[in-house]
Amino acid sequence: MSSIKNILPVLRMVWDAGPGVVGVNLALRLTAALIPVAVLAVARWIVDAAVAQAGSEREMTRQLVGLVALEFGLAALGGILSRAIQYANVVLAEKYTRHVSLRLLEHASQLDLATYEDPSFYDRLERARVQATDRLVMVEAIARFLQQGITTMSLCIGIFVFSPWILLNIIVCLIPATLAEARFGTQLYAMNFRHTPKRRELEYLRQLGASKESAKELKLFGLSPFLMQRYETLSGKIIEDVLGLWKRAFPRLSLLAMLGTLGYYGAYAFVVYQTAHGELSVGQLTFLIGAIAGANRTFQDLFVSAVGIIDQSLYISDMLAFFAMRPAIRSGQQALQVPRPIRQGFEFREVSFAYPGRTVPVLQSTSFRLAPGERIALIGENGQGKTTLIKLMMRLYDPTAGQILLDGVDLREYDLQDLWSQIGVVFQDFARYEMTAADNIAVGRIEWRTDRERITDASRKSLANTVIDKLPLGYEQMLGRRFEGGVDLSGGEWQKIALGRAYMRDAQFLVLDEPTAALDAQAELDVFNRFGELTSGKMAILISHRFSTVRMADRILVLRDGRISEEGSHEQLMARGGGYAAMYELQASRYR
Ligand SMILES: Nc1ncnc2c1ncn2[C@@H]1O[C@H](COP(=O)(O)OP(=O)(O)OP(=O)(O)O)[C@@H](O)[C@H]1O
Repeated sequence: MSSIKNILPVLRMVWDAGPGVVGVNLALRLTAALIPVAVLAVARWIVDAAVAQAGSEREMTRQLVGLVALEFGLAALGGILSRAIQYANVVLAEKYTRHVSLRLLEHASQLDLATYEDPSFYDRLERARVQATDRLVMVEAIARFLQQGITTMSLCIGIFVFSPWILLNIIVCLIPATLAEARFGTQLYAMNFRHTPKRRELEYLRQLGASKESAKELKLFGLSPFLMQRYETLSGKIIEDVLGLWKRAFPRLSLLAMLGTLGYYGAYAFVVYQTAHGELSVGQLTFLIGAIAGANRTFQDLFVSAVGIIDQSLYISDMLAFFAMRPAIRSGQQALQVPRPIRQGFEFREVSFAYPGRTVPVLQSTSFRLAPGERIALIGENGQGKTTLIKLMMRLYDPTAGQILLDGVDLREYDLQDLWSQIGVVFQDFARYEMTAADNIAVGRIEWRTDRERITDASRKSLANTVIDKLPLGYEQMLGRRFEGGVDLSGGEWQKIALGRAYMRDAQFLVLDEPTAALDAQAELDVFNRFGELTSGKMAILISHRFSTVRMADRILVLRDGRISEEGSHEQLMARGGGYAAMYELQASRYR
């Protein structure tokens, strides 16, 4: 029941999604709620009037004709109202889905990168996403509850006027079934909650089994049967759980539902008995039978809706929990703007870092400086922490110990958005946007999306123009295979496009993580011949395993066991004859 408190924030969200349509929906439902009792009341008058006239040879009185017409009018209005409610629901569902999805996207974008690496985050996100796309189940349940509540109330008043005992009898017989339904709803929720990781894995297997990225390997390695078997086992467990729960609950729920029906027929027999003894008119009998049947049904519906609301509010708690998540990495109260130009550059002061949930540090008391205009190459074996180091410089993570300074001020003091706006980056695992070629470059500085001159300029600098000029639709060509008319590119071609984004950014600090790994030898040379000019006056860090690339840097840092083990220009490091020289020799010897 404690989850009931979730209803208010959700109603707030629904209201924000479309106040107008919510108002219309409510007005329609309130009117529709009173139709059943009105229909029964008119039916009672009709029957009594018809019975009074029965046997006489007279024409139907005008009053009777009027009553029948009124009944017809009410029934017709009921039909129109229920259609209108459906229509209002569709509009509200669309608006609500859009509103929540946009909030979801906005909120997800503000969360820490570390959050994305936590599997429980994905479980929560998955549940929140289901809420966003489940289209208003909860809100519909509340609206229905209100409508049913008013209908039930009006019918109950009708019954109460004739006999409070009949009403009591119906209510008492329905309570056990209701409580049992509520308990069942909670058990169902708990089970679905437990299933989220499994369902996420099923979704992953479904995608893996039928995606462009994995199709080649699946065919060649003959992996489909393996994936299918895994899917079958996993979903088998879910089916088993679901069936087990239903099987256990079925006898209890059916028995208690029968008790409810018994209450209804007890009341039914009582009014028939009273009419037979002349204590009720035929019209009153008609009204009461209709009202008892109606109240019995709406009572049950009412409780089902109430259980639905409680049930949904449990699910909603996941969405609210997602929205309540706050990023740890954010701008301070009086955040500073990054100096333009940066005068002293970056300084790592005894920086240590371990990923959240890991005990082994990736960096340990690392110190170095990067001066304005300087280009540093970062090298080291796989997993030594090169990418981690640049993620710290971009404040995608904060150090576990030590400080990173920019112009002598801790990075945490700067406004995050402003800091990021000054960094141009090509990640090792850069994104391939299934959008046009122009947009793929423009994402580097999306505010300049319509500035074709800047886009072409950035693609010239990164050699992306050599790719784009060959595309049938040039800059307007849709890239990737997901959408109609899309053209896929080779790994190196995508890399040139990603490099274009970094130049589009026009930032003070450039970070290139394996920027030429997929480029052919000529393209790599061309890119780096330009790199010198394009980064002049800017700070740049580049990570590479290719020594041909690394040599171009002003200074080279060798990362080893979480520390900078060597530092200097190519010539200095070669002369030292340490680890760098050994690695260089190893690579060079393969070409001789
Ligand atoms: N998000 C993460 N969560 C936990 N551990 C991580 C994460 N990213 C990287 N690591 C670990 O941190 C270490 C350093 O990773 P990093 O990617 O910085 O290495 P790298 O030097 O860039 O390697 P490579 O040359 O293979 O790109 C590795 O042991 C890796 O397993």
